[in-house]
Amino acid sequence: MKIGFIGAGSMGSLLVGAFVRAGAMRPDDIVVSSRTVNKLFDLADQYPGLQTVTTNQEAALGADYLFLCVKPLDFRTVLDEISPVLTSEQIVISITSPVKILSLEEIIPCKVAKIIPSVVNAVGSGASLFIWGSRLTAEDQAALWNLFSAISEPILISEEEVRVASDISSCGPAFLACLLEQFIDAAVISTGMERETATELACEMMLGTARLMLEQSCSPIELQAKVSVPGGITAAALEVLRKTTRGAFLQVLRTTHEKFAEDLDRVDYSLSARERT
Ligand SMILES: NC(=O)C1=CN([C@@H]2O[C@H](COP(=O)(O)OP(=O)(O)OC[C@H]3O[C@@H](n4cnc5c(N)ncnc54)[C@H](O)[C@@H]3O)[C@@H](O)[C@H]2O)C=CC1
Ligand SMILES: O=C(O)[C@@H]1CCC=N1
Repeated sequence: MKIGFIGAGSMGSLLVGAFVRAGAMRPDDIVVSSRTVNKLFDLADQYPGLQTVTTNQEAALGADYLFLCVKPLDFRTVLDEISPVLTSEQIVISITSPVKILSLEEIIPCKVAKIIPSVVNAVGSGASLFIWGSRLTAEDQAALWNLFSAISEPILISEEEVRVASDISSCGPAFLACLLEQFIDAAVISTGMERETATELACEMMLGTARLMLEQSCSPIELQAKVSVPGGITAAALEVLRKTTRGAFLQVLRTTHEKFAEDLDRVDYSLSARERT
């Protein structure tokens, strides 16, 4: 088994680490290339047996699975480099939303899957979003599903849903961390509580909130009702929170969707046949 990774940035390194720690991949099977060489050294140090290579072709050649963990506008360079060594039996996994499956299937002869991870997969948590390419067999799909089950909850989505699904699953940790940062800052500034204590309380609270919602099928509305004693403190504070945050996530999603539309155009252009000749 050979598993290639191209791009050892945040997500490439995170996926390697998560799969190895979960026992889903053996370092001896992994070959990584990346433009940033320091990150390759880090991976080689952390996972003895893992092979680092200096060209993307070496990572791609003969790989059973090949993970493309570069940014959308770097795809063209990478695909141009690796196309000559790719074959129809290989499975290429793209982890980025604006590169369409169809574009990849037009450019490379491989089987293709788009699988969008999340930083929280680093601790074996969160979802991974699956979009199947047309060439994958049922066995290929089962193997990929099984692989990602070791580090996440795989969820099948349509390509049309990829933006909003990634907004929640992949951007969401940053959005919630931003809100938590404000919550913690407020506690520290207004009461003098130790930041470390406030942070620990906030993390335990967030973990418990998610577990309660998942394990007891508790909706966000039900959860708010559970905590809000009629006429009590939470109900009064929730009024303030609702007023001050009303429409915030509509604006957040408008921003991600507008940026995504621009990215799609730029990526389509960079990958188009006219551009490639
Ligand atoms: N950061 C996140 O939470 C998530 C990121 N993604 C997607 O993952 C992709 C990578 O994101 P990050 O890892 O955060 O970015 P990053 O900037 O940390 O990593 C990208 C890596 O690609 C390497 N690279 C660039 N051009 C290359 C080339 N021609 N050949 C070989 N290596 C090359 C860079 O050296 C860098 O190490 C993006 O497309 C992003 O949309 C998907 C889900 C979540
Ligand atoms: O910020 C980004 O573009 C990527 C996509 C999903 C999470 N991070």
